[in-house]
Amino acid sequence: MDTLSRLAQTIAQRRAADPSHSYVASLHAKGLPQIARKLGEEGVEAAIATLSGDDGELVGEAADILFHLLVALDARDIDFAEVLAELDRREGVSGIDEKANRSA
Ligand SMILES: N=c1c2ncn([C@@H]3O[C@H](COP(=O)(O)OP(=O)(O)OP(=O)(O)O)[C@@H](O)[C@H]3O)c2ncn1[C@@H]1O[C@H](COP(=O)(O)O)[C@@H](O)[C@H]1O
Repeated sequence: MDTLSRLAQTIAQRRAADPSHSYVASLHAKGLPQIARKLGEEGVEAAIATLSGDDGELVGEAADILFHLLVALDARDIDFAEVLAELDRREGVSGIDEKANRSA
């Protein structure tokens, strides 16, 4: 199993843990709006690091956003495998064709 799929499993398991011992559980205890807020924050930080950060900073921000995205998917009961399947589906479709399909 790849790293992200393993992390998604860990996140699902930690959801019910004690919030004082688990960051994932502490996010859940604060609720979906806080999970969405953290995801947005990490997205902005990753965008800033893309423009002005060094390589190490962008790597760290990329890890943060992937982690918080997995927490958000789990909070909405969306299996990470569904996202991978969507990416697989898009793999054979040209980006331009895909864009035209979406706006049709
Ligand atoms: N990959 C991560 C991971 N990446 C980032 N973070 C946490 O995400 C937070 C990042 O938020 P910020 O940088 O904004 O820091 P902060 O100010 O402390 O955060 P807030 O108080 O604002 O929420 C930090 O507290 C990091 O520790 C993570 N916490 C956990 N994991 C993984 O999730 C697993 C389960 O974690 P627990 O739920 O803690 O057991 C762990 O084994 C890890 O593999």
